[in-house]
Amino acid sequence: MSIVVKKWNELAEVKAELAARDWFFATSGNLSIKVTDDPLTFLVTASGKDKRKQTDEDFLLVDAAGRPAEKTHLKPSAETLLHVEIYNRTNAGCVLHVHTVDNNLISELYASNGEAVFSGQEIIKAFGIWEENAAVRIPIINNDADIPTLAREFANHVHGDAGAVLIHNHGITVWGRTAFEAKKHLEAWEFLFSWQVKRLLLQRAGLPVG
Ligand SMILES: CSC[C@@H](O)[C@@H](O)C(=O)COP(=O)(O)O
Ligand SMILES: [Zn+2]
Repeated sequence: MSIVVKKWNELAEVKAELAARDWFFATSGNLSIKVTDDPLTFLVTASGKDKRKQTDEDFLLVDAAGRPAEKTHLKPSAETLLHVEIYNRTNAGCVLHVHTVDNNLISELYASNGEAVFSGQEIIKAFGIWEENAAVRIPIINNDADIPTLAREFANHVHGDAGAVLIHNHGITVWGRTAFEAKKHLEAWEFLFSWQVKRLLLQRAGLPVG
C-alpha cells in the first residue's frame, strides 16, 4: 500500500469518527494529515463538501504552500493556510478543525480575555499533564475574514507539535504529532467546553456546582 493510500485511510477513519459525533455542521470543518516531510506534502479535505459523506474525492494532496501537488479539479479547504502554518512550524502529523456550538460559545464567553482556561478536571490528563489541579489554556483569536491575515494571527499561537487555537465564533483547530493525538486532544477540548457551558448554566440556575 502506498504512503498516500495509507494516510488517506487514516484520515478517512478520523473523519468518520468526527462525523459520528456530528461535528461537521453545514459543510463546516476541515482535516489534514502529513504524507511526506521532504518535500512537505499533506492530504487536506476538499473545500465545501459535506464531511459526513465518504467519497473518493474527500481529500487532495497539497504542497508546503497549500497548493495542489497533483492535477485535480478539487479545491483545497478554504482554511488550508492554517494547516500550512502548522506543518511548516512544527512536527505535527495531523490537523483537525471543527465548528461546534460549545466551542463557539466558549470563544464568545472568553473572547475579551484572549484565552479560555480550564482546571480541576481529570480529562486534562489527555493532554499528557499529570499534576493535580493543572490548568490548560487555549488562545482565542479574531475570526478575520481574510484567510492570509487569519493565518498570520493564528501562526503566533503555533508553538509545539501539539496545540490548539479557538477562532472567535468560528471553531477550534487542533494539531498533534499523530492523528490519534490530534483526535484525543480535540475530544478533550470539546469535553472541557461542554462541561464549562453546562456548569455556567447550572450556576446561573442556582445549583451547587463549582
Ligand atoms: C460553512 S463553514 C465555513 C467555512 O468557511 C469554513 O470555516 C470551514 O470550516 C469549511 O470550509 P472548507 O473550505 O470546506 O474547508
Ligand atoms: Zn471553519
